[in-house]
Amino acid sequence: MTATTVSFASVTCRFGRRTVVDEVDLTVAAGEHLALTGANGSGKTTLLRAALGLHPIASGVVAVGGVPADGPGALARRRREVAWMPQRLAPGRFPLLAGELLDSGGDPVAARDAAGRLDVGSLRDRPLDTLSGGQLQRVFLARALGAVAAGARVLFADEPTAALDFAGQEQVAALLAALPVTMVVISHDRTTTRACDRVAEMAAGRLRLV
Ligand SMILES: Nc1ncnc2c1ncn2[C@@H]1O[C@H](COP(=O)(O)OP(=O)(O)OP(=O)(O)O)[C@@H](O)[C@H]1O
Repeated sequence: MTATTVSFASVTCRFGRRTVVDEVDLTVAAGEHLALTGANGSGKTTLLRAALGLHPIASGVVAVGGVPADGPGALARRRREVAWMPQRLAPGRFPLLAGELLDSGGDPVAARDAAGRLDVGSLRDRPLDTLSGGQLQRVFLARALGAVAAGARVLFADEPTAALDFAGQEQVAALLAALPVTMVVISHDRTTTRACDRVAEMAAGRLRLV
């Protein structure tokens, strides 16, 4: 597995007529770990969701390895190439068991192994909506690690430590820091941001490097 670049060129996203991501330009080098910080509601999640085809891009382009995702086949490839650790369950989602989610992420054996290391291996038969916030984050992370084991060269993680206890924050920050992928991690947690190579901050849809 070799890491790859991710570039955002003049990316703008809207909810209705409201612009929530405003002409964002950003290049993340191959293997770089970038922390994305900024106020609540400043557009961080929308930016990453747009890169995965989960939110429409009004204008601009996101390229992975120099390749834009312009069509359904390219988007499917993008989702194999970029592991995604969301912040929470999508509302109204079909009620999955933790084990079903783990098995859906790429390499199920690696995901199960990661779930064991993250202390959620015994929760496979539990519906996801019965897990605590921290248990759910650990399951999402284990699934993302399964995707990395299956060949994803990029990881986007949305506040991966927000619901974790202190020991969990350190464990997950160390685990993320050791991953040989290109990473964008949305985080307000200093243990996680300090372990990154670079920090970028969003404010009202705009991005600046800090
Ligand atoms: N489904 C939605 N419908 C309408 N507006 C939305 C929706 N989801 C998000 N927004 C709005 O879009 C803007 C950007 O939200 P986004 O979730 O990208 O911010 P964020 O920086 O990730 O915030 P946080 O740090 O609180 O997670 C916010 O003003 C938010 O209220």
